[in-house]
Amino acid sequence: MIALRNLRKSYETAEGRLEVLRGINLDLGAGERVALTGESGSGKSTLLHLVAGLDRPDSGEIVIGGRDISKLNDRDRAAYRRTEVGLVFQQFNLVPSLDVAANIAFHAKLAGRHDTVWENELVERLGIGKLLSRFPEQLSTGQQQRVAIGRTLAARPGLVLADEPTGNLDEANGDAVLELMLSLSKETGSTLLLVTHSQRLADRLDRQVYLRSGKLE
Ligand SMILES: Nc1ncnc2c1ncn2[C@@H]1O[C@H](COP(=O)(O)OP(=O)(O)OP(=O)(O)O)[C@@H](O)[C@H]1O
Repeated sequence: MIALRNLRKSYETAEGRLEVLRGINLDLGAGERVALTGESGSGKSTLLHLVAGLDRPDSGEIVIGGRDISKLNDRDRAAYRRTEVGLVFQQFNLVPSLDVAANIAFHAKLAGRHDTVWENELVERLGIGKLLSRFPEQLSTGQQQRVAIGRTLAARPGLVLADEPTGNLDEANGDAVLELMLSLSKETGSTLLLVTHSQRLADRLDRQVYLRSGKLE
């Protein structure tokens, strides 16, 4: 379903050209859940941003659903981001002016998949039913994380990209939230690529890949 082929990405920095990704190859089957690990600064977020269509590679292919999304024009890339991919990043990017209920429905509406039954179930399973009329600034970090996960899964994206989704939580809460995310994404059949520093969390997924010196091991 997803094929990354010889992806390369470098940045211009004050010290010169920094080659972060030096030929990434990866296949993800539909519904597969893969952990992406690697040292700090190894390029995990860079790779996720490319697959999310937030940035373009220098070269290589990102084939998703039969098309290379790195070659799409701006309009088609926006449509890809709106309808096919869901992001759960450390900065939760909840919409500050919308309450929790509206945040949960936001991407699902954009994707044309607003489904109140599914949204209600997510809310219940994530334990955020009492928070629906609160605004993001009135929530704890863990609560915001749950809302962010709910908002992403509400849209039933084919692909979920998660960057340290439980990085701001203590171990017990992080485990609980991750567990929920895994079972909910399984129910939606979403393919999952999850960046984590935690070997313990990585062990819970179907497969692990390790990013070192710009390549996957
Ligand atoms: N926009 C940018 N311009 C220049 N250098 C960048 C840019 N974004 C990232 N980098 C550099 O690219 C390298 C990879 O960064 P990236 O954030 O992808 O790593 P990471 O593996 O996600 O790190 P962490 O685990 O610490 O979040 C780092 O050396 C970083 O400083």
